[in-house]
Amino acid sequence: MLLNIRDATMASQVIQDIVTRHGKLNGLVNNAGGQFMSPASQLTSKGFSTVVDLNLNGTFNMCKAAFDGYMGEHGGQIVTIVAETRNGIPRAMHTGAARAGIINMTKTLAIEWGPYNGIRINCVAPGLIISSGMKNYHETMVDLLAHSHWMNPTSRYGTESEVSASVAFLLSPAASYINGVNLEVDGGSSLSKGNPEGDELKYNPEGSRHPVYVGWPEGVDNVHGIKQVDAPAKINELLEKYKAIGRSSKI
Ligand SMILES: CCC/C=C/C(=O)SCCNC(=O)CCNC(=O)[C@H](O)C(C)(C)COP(=O)([O-])OP(=O)([O-])OC[C@H]1O[C@@H](n2cnc3c(N)ncnc32)[C@H](O)[C@@H]1OP(=O)([O-])[O-]
Ligand SMILES: NC(=O)C1=CN([C@@H]2O[C@H](COP(=O)(O)OP(=O)(O)OC[C@H]3O[C@@H](n4cnc5c(N)ncnc54)[C@H](OP(=O)(O)O)[C@@H]3O)[C@@H](O)[C@H]2O)C=CC1
Repeated sequence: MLLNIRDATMASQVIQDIVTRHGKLNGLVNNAGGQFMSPASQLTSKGFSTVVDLNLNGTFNMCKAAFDGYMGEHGGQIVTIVAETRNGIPRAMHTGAARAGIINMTKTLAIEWGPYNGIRINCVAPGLIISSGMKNYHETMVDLLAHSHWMNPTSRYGTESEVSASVAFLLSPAASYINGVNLEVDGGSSLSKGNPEGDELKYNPEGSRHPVYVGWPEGVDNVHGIKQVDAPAKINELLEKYKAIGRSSKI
């Protein structure tokens, strides 16, 4: 099915098609989104609107279509992928504003839609993730990302599996009393301040000590099941490095 989430009519049509084909719609994951990088001083009104339209309006279109097409009557779970925005997003103010809008929209919808047969709606906010998204970046940006990956309290980036696992949890009955939250999946980067120095306060350029999870959907018995990601080679090299931590971890 072809879907442009910016188009409300198309969003409704896709939801209707799913309900017709499967007879139900248990969950909705709003993962589509993105932006281009630009300092705010160089951002045009059209560029700002484009990114807000994709992320904020697009997410609204999908939530509303799911509500009207099935969940308003039958309930269901919604999870939206946003981005870690705690301290703004320099060079991506448009997406930061849109994602913050989604987080607040989610809180309101949790209150308004909770009573409708048990709708739950939450957000997952990834920090920097080794993902297919990184192939959208310019080579110089990829180089920078590959060199600075340790500047995080866990001294590494996250994986698609680690984000997916959070989404699966929020969709599941195990999260049945969690409604309207924004779950940050960022290794603690949103809490950190610059590049801290000194005992107990230093990032670790030599490498992470946090075993990585890249097993989805194979699960815990095969935590290194995913061979590589649809991302530039330098980014996949990081993934290999992270897998080795798990194998050699002294912790
Ligand atoms: C950041 C936190 C970490 C997050 C990581 C990830 O998300 S990883 C995932 C990463 N994955 C993704 O991000 C994937 C999703 N991204 C996308 O689909 C697209 O990049 C888009 C939605 C941002 C724009 O798509 P579109 O086809 O709708 O737009 P269009 O091409 O027709 O342009 C419309 C207007 O936008 C402006 N403008 C556009 N580009 C630039 C620029 N480089 N420079 C400056 N301005 C730019 C310009 O004003 C243009 O109008 P003009 O001047 O041409 O008349
Ligand atoms: N990777 C990271 O570090 C981070 C990612 N995120 C967010 O996570 C989500 C997944 O990103 P990621 O996998 O990394 O990157 P990708 O660029 O690989 O994924 C973005 C997806 O959005 C889809 N999409 C874009 N515009 C539309 C549209 N108008 N209608 C329908 N689908 C659309 C794309 O579809 P198509 O391929 O067909 O164009 C693509 O599948 C995004 O919302 C991203 O912003 C947030 C924080 C960090």
